[in-house]
Amino acid sequence: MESRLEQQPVNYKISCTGLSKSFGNNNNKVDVLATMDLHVKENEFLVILGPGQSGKSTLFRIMAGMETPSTGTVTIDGKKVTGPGPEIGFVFQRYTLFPWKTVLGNVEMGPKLRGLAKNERREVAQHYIDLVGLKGFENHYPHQLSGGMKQRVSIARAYANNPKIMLLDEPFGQLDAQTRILMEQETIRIWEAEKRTVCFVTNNIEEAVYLGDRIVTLDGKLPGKLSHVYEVDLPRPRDFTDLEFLKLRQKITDESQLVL
Ligand SMILES: Nc1ncnc2c1ncn2[C@@H]1O[C@H](COP(=O)(O)OP(=O)(O)OP(=O)(O)O)[C@@H](O)[C@H]1O
Repeated sequence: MESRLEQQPVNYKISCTGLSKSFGNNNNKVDVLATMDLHVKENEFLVILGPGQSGKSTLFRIMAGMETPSTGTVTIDGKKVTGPGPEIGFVFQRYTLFPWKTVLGNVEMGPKLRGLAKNERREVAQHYIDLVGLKGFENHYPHQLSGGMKQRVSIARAYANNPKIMLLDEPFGQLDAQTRILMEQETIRIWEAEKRTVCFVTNNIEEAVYLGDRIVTLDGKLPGKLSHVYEVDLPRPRDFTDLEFLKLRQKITDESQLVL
């Protein structure tokens, strides 16, 4: 049987090479991603910043093997991605919890599907429930939780599958400003406790500067084209009012003015 992952030279955790995506046919073709090269290092926190409709989610779906690129390839650990797999944990903007399952039931779903024994999967689920700060809420149902708490469950659920890579697609877009800041702080705390390669999509410049080791911006005018790359050399925890933080935020704002 053909392997879902084909061996490629190993350099980066994730490598997107010559990636492009168009939908539709010749009469009605929509170019969503222009030819793109993007490489992500192991344990890096990469932020992809771009306006609505710039192809961010499409890029993520291709990285996760949920969508086939029109041209180019994605490799993980040097192996070509040809379909979805356990290497990747996904957290979406919309809450995707099972409403009929408790917090514990949602988080232990992945380990259960992987065939872990009951006591083992309980242990794994409890570890991540504790990590995201939901100790005591194990038996609550999604409708009993706030938006921020639901996204914590989504993050715990993704981590419980032990993926090497976490893709977070505007996970805090639906939260109020204060909860969002709290969740950004939590995201960094969790990432520092359990290092993973993280790719995080947002349209919020402040959020990008707070979170990223590196920020790549997508051009809003040309479909899905990488515009700028910023190495964020600010110590953590970052301070939204720090002068260097504000300078970088302004620089990205200025350079994105034409495209955001
Ligand atoms: N399956 C599809 N068929 C046709 N067009 C699609 C499909 N998926 C996405 N698109 C189009 O691709 C473009 C980019 O969508 P995408 O969701 O990737 O952008 P985005 O940057 O994540 O947007 P947002 O921030 O608004 O979620 C949109 O114009 C969208 O309509």
